[in-house]
Amino acid sequence: MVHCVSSSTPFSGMAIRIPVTKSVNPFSKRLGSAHRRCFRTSCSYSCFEVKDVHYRPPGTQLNLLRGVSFSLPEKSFGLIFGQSGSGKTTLLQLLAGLNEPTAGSICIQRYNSSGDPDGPSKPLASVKVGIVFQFPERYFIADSVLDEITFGWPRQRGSVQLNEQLALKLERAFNWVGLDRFSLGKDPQSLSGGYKRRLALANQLIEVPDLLVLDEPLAGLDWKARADVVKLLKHLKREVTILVVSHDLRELAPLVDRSWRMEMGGHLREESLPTLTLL
Ligand SMILES: Nc1ncnc2c1ncn2[C@@H]1O[C@H](COP(=O)(O)OP(=O)(O)OP(=O)(O)O)[C@@H](O)[C@H]1O
Repeated sequence: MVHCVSSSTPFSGMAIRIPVTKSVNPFSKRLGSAHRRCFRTSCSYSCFEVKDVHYRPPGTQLNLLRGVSFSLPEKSFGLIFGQSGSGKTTLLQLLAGLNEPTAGSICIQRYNSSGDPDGPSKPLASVKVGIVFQFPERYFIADSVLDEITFGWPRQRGSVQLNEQLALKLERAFNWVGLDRFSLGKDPQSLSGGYKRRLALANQLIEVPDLLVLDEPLAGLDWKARADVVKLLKHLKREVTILVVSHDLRELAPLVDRSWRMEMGGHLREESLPTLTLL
């Protein structure tokens, strides 16, 4: 197994002081915060848009996704739910660029203050999508939080300016996920379940994604860690657009701006969360 080497990291031993910022979301819950802000102040905004996406794995005749279309305004929280095997993870993999749609498009569209498209849409670049899979802590490979987060960063000494930029990105990501008070030398496996998830999220936030995709972010956590992650996601949606696939509708419901049901056979339709007592 490849192991992350810490001693050559230009950030080893670096003390990072991270200010904690707090803000309150004053608006109603149906639309994303950026969308709501724009509604009040008449500014332009971006929308992540999936149009008529189909997917058939190479070498098969199986259509796993059929005409999936939906949109999510920036800094909103979208939730996809539905039966096991309906195609939710398959869709997330397409959004993250791990597979190519057989047909259809995945793009970002900018809208002007009147709500009209502001120029042509742009394809969503996979490098601008952060994805956290189920049980991300199973894939931790380093002995320290710093090594885990800087795995894959340039090993050679870069310019002071580049190192400062990377340190600032690290600082911002740790601030966002509330890891700012943790020692960077701590073993990731010694963190609590909720903080392991925070670390996995921080990894995807170093470069701020246009879209952050999370597959079952609460799976396998105890009640306290689940509450911890929900609180974190509530904070994070002020910073990034988040799309979640989950069966944990009750806990995530307060965060949700838009929701869709994936039906067996890969059809997606917009639907409010079902009656929570039945979940
Ligand atoms: N490469 C593939 N070739 C053939 N079938 C596949 C392939 N990938 C996934 N499938 C099938 O596609 C269906 C959808 O799988 P997917 O994992 O997307 O469902 P899901 O809704 O995420 O389920 P769960 O909630 O259990 O995670 C499943 O029946 C799965 O077996």
